[in-house]
Amino acid sequence: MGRLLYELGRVDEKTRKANERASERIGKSSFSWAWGLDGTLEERERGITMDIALQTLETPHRQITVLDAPGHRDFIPNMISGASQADCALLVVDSTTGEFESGFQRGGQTREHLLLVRSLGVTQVVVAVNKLDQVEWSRDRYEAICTELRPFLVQSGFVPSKTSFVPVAAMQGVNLTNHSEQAGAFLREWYSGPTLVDLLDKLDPPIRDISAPLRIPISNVFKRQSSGAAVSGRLCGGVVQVGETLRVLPGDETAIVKSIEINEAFVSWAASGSNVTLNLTNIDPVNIGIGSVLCPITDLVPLATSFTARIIVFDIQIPITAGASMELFHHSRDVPVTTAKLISIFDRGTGKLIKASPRVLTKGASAEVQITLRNLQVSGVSQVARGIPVEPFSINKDMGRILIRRGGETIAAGTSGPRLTRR
Ligand SMILES: Nc1nc2c(ncn2[C@@H]2O[C@H](COP(=O)(O)OP(=O)(O)OP(=O)(O)O)[C@@H](O)[C@H]2O)c(=O)[nH]1
Repeated sequence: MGRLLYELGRVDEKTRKANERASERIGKSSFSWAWGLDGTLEERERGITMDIALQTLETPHRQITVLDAPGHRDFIPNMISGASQADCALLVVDSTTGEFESGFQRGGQTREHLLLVRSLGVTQVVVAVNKLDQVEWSRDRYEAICTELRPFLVQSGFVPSKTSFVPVAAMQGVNLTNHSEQAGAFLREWYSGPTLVDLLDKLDPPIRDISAPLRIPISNVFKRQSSGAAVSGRLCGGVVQVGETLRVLPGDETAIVKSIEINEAFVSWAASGSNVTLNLTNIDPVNIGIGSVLCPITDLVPLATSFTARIIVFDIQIPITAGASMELFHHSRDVPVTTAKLISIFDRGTGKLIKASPRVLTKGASAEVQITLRNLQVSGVSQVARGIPVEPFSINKDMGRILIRRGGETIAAGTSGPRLTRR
């Protein structure tokens, strides 16, 4: 991503040189491009992305917001927070011998990331097969990787016409923006297809529902020097305007939108799909949390402590049982839950009931379940779970997608059903 931003003129020469020198000083020169996005000291020292880095870039016909997500399994919750704001995925796979294989084996991150983005509503994916310089620009290796990935993409729910592949060597900038670089001579011997930017430029623009009620799930909260708070997130539905009063849910607070920023520029309004930073007044930042949702005071998002959901069970070894404890991920929020009731198993294709009240759910099952928030134990005292802002999928797709994890592994994904209840 760092090299691509540079090729597109989004990183200036001075910053590039500074990153090159500073990364060399701590013996991490191979990560100097990544420093364009990995800004924290810990990310730079460890050479990995930990949090979402937001950048923008322009191709001839598209304005793209890039949410650079961590690839390491320890930071999957941050990856989920980023992926839940995404319309399209750019999957970068390492073509080096052994590296592609370890990402693609059972439990590997290539598999998990593809399943997660698809479950969160992403339908288009560009696969960049990277580091071809490390495999002697081998066409056979490139094609073998594409051949392995294609059936998995289909299995994960991606349609072949919305999936594309491109060979690259990102460090040298080969096949990112043009065909003319010297280092790309070996690739040009067998490849004359589109560059990465050509493919990004052809992504279908998403359809935005600006007539839907405003919902802004918050992915970050900052305290400002001046009064009030700043929050960032992506609008999933509706329009927000400067001066508007918004409700913060869960909670009883309201806030006034003092200003709106998109890509560091102030605007007077923003519509569904935009990533915004809102400066809010009339509110104490302690009353806003990551995962809170902003909505109009006249059209509140419902809060639920229990709801039905339709889920697909991933490739798990230990079945899901009624009453089992797990973690629910919804936008940037994760909460402890139980699968309080296993209602039914049904056929994904036809929707026909296969089994009512099953005892367990095993890999590949499509099921309807009742999910209930667990009460938390804080210093030995049980705290009753507050409802979370979740909407039936049939009403707002972006507000109705959930992921379920257990022991650091994503075990199911799904959509919330029409029955929401609150204690
Ligand atoms: N030889 C070679 N090395 C590359 C290429 N692209 C990236 N690398 C190296 O691969 C390593 C990882 O690069 P990153 O950009 O940090 O990879 P990432 O996928 O963003 O990793 P996370 O931050 O953990 O998500 C760095 O040492 C890069 O220099 C390439 O085309 N060729």
